[in-house]
Parts: sequence; C-alpha cells; structure tokens
Amino acid sequence: MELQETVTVPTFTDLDEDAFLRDIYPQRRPAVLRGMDLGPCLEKWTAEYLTEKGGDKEVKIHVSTVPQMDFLHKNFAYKTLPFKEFVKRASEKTHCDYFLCKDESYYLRSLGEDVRKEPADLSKQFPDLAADFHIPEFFAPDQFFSSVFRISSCGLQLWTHYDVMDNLLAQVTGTKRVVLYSPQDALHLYLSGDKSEVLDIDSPDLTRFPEFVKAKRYECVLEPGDVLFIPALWFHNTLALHFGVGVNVFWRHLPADSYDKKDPYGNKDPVAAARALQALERALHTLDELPADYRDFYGRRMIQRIQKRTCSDSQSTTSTQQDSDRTSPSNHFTKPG
Ligand SMILES: O=C(O)CCC(=O)C(=O)O
Ligand SMILES: [Fe+2]
Repeated sequence: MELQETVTVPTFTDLDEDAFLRDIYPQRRPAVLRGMDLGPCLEKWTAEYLTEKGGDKEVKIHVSTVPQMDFLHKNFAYKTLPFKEFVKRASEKTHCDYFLCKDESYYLRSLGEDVRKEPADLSKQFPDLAADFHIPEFFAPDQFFSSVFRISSCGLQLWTHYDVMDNLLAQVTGTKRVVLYSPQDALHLYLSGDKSEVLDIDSPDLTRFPEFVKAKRYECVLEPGDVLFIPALWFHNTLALHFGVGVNVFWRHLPADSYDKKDPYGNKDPVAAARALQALERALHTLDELPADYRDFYGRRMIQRIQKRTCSDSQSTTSTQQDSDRTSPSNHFTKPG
C-alpha cells in the first residue's frame, strides 16, 4: 500500500462562522475543526450519564461478531435494545448478555421516530441529551436536515460510503480515525451504490481491486471535541479507536427541492442525479439491441462523451474538440429526452 498517496486532513483551531464560510466551506474539502463550543456534552457524556439520561428508549443497532462491519456479506445483525443497555454493552469489551458472541461489537446510528419517513433529530428522540450538545451554527436553520447519534464499540469500523448532505461529524468522547476519499476518485473505489466494496482499506486485496491504489487517502484522528467537516459526496470510513460517542449534523448544500423527499438517511442521490442514472440504465438497455462488438464500440463512445462533458479532470480537451462535440450528431445522448 505504499503507492497510495496519503494526505493529512488539515486542522483549524477556534474558527468562527465567518471564517468557516469564507475559508473552508467553499473549498469543498474536508477539514478538522478544533476548539468549537459543543456545549456541556464534552464533560458530561460518560457511559453512566448516558445510561441514566437515555433510559429505556428502544434503539435499533448493528451487532457483529467482528469489529469490521461488512455490508457485502452482511456480517452484522439488526437488533433492538433499550438505550441504556446498548450504551452499557457498547462501552464494555466482553458481555454477560449478548446476541451473537461474548465479544460482539455494537454500533448505533440513531433514526427518526417514523424510521422510514423522518430523519433523525436528537432534540426529538433524546431531548435531555440534545440540550447538552450545541450544534455549530454554520448554516441557516432551514438547511438543517438531521442530527444523528453515532455510538460505537472500541474497534468498530464502518465501511466506506458517501452521503448527499454536507456533514459536521462531532466527536464527543473517545477517538476515531477517519479516512476520506474525494468524489473525484469514485472510479478507483469499486462502488456498489453509495458504498465501496474495498472493505479492508488498510491492506486491500490488490488483485481484486488494482485501481484502489490510485485513490488519494485523506486521514485524520478525531479527539474529543473535534468536528470533522465532510462535504457532500466525500467518501468516509470510520474506525473507533475507543468506545466513542459522536453526533453528526447533516444539512442541505443544494436547494431543498434538489433532494429526494423520501430520504430519511440523507444518502439518496439528488433527484437530477437519480434521473440521469436511470437514463443511463435505459441507454445501456438500448445498446443491448446490438451485437457485442457494436455495443463495445458505442459503449466506448458514450464513455468518451461523458468524460468530456462531466469530468473536471478531463478539461484539458482543446476548444476545437469541445466545439465539435457540441455540434456532433452523437450528442443527443445527453440532451433531455
Ligand atoms: O463515525 C461514524 O459513526 C460514521 C459517521 C458517518 O458515516 C457520518 O457522519 O455520515
Ligand atoms: Fe456517513
């Protein structure tokens, strides 16, 4: 893995809203924000306190026999526990009461009241605890999408994925390593929907995933009180180095009507992107009417067309090429039908 370029995510200390909006936000690159006022949660949120305040509220959790959760082979189970029992188990190494095995790992991604319809909102599901957590005021109230508890057993690793909202991931207790990849490296990540099939990012199987080395790895370790800005579409993979409690806040980057109305998780592609992907599927289906060698040829032409038109790293094409492109009869493909 020495070939993979690694970059440390920059850390900014004591940044105010103006500096964030002026210097960080428009860059659309991840940044660690240190020294923010997250409220009394930083001192208060011990396992004991959470147990007491969170009480018997039922939470749906991920449980797995190994700490690296694998969405491809579904090596985890969804279970339900009272919040206090979940916190107790997630904070201990071995368990007296367990679902799968004595040293199973736990992960909570909190959900809305009506799981399928409503995004999570700490102030609704955990009002007492929400009062201890101050959301950094880096966006207008009407851009708010959700606030989500992220509580992990020590060692828990969550697969590489992207979300479609802008995100502030606050680490309240414990430390967490986060590895990120740029949306521009999407072709090197072996995507299956919003997730990367490369589960072991530290020693990937390069016979299966030879292109993975080309993806630039951005890395940081979040300490209690740190907040990581994850711009929409940036891939992230998290590894809890201790039992840890975090909260992430998603907010809309694009106008509200750009997003799928039925998306409680903040990970459905914007409506225009979803429509474009569907149109591509239809186009591929149409190509199936041709013999294999024709499909190959027209498939390559379609790739070239998409690359020229959309990829910011292929802007080196000459103006002559771009002009001829615009008038080319083959550009019916990207025009709205
Ligand atoms: O650290 C975690 O629990 C994962 C966080 C995450 O995926 C997010 O904030 O979008
Ligand atoms: Fe995420």
